[in-house]
Amino acid sequence: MIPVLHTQGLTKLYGQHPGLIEANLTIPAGRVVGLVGPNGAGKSTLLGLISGMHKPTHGTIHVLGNKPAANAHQLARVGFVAQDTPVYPTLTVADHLKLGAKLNKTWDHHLAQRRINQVGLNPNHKAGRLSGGQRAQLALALAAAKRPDLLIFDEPVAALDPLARRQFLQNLMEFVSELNVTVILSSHLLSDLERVCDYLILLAAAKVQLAGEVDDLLATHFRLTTTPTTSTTSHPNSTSSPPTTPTDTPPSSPDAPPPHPSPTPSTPNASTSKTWSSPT
Ligand SMILES: Nc1ncnc2c1ncn2[C@@H]1O[C@H](COP(=O)(O)OP(=O)(O)OP(=O)(O)O)[C@@H](O)[C@H]1O
Repeated sequence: MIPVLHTQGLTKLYGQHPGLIEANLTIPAGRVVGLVGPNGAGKSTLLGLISGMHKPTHGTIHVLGNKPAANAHQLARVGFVAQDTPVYPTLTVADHLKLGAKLNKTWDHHLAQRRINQVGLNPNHKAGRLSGGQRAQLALALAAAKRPDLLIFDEPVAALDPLARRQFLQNLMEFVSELNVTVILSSHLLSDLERVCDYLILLAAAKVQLAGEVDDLLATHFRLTTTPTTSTTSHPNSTSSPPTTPTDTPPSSPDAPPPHPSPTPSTPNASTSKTWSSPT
C-alpha cells in the first residue's frame, strides 16, 4: 500500500536558518499521527511541506504517492486546517457550507450538514461570533466534508479549553472511524494527543528525534504508573527516573481526550496512564 507520507533527506532552510533537517519518514495509511515538539521544532515547516505551501530546499517528499499539491486532484485529497482555525468572521455557518460546496468538487454536503447539526451549530450564526471551540468544530466539519484522504491540523487544540479540546478530539475520532482518513495533528504537548494518536513523530531543533507506531514505541520505551496501593511497574528496557504518582497524569482528567477508536490493537497497558521518557 502506498504510504501517506514518504520523505528522504527532506530539508527546508529559511535562508541559512534550518526549518527541517534531513527528515526520513514513512507513514502508512489509516493512522492518526501526532506531530509533537516544542516551539521552533519544525512542526509547521513539515506540515507546510506536506501541504505544498513550502518547497523543500533539498530531499524528496511524496504525499499519497505524488508530489505535494502537484495538481487539482492531489490538492483535493489533502485537507489542511491552519493554526487558529481560520474561518470568515462575517460569513454565517451556512455560508461556509455553501462556499465549501462551490470550491470543492468532492464536497459531501450531507456530511457537512449532519456534523453541523450534531455539534449544535446554528447555521445562521456568523463565524466571528462563535466561541473558539465552535470555530474549531466548524473548521473540522468543513475540512472533513472535502472527503480528503489526508487531513492535517496545525495545533488544533492549543487555543481550546479542556472541555472544548475533549469535544473536538471526540468529533475528530468519529470522523476518522467514519471516513477512513489519515490524520496528522501537531501540538507542543504530547499529553494533548497521546490518547488519540497511534503514530508519533517527535521533532526537536528541526530534526526528527523519534518516529513510529505508538504501540511499537511503547513496547520498547515507556514507563507506567499504577494506583498508590500497588507497586509501580517499569518496563525492563526503561531507563526512566523514579516512578511518578498517579496524580501526575490522572486518567480521568477532564483534559483527557477520548480513546482512539482505531481497530489497531492497543498494548495491554494502553489504558493505564503512561508517561513518555526521553528517547535514548
Ligand atoms: N518564515 C521563516 N523565516 C525564517 N525562519 C523561519 C520561518 N518559519 C520558521 N522559521 C524557523 O524554522 C524553525 C522551525 O519553525 P516552525 O514554525 O516550523 O516550528 P514549530 O515547531 O511549528 O514552532 P511553533 O510550535 O512555535 O509553531 C524555527 O527555528 C523558526 O524560527
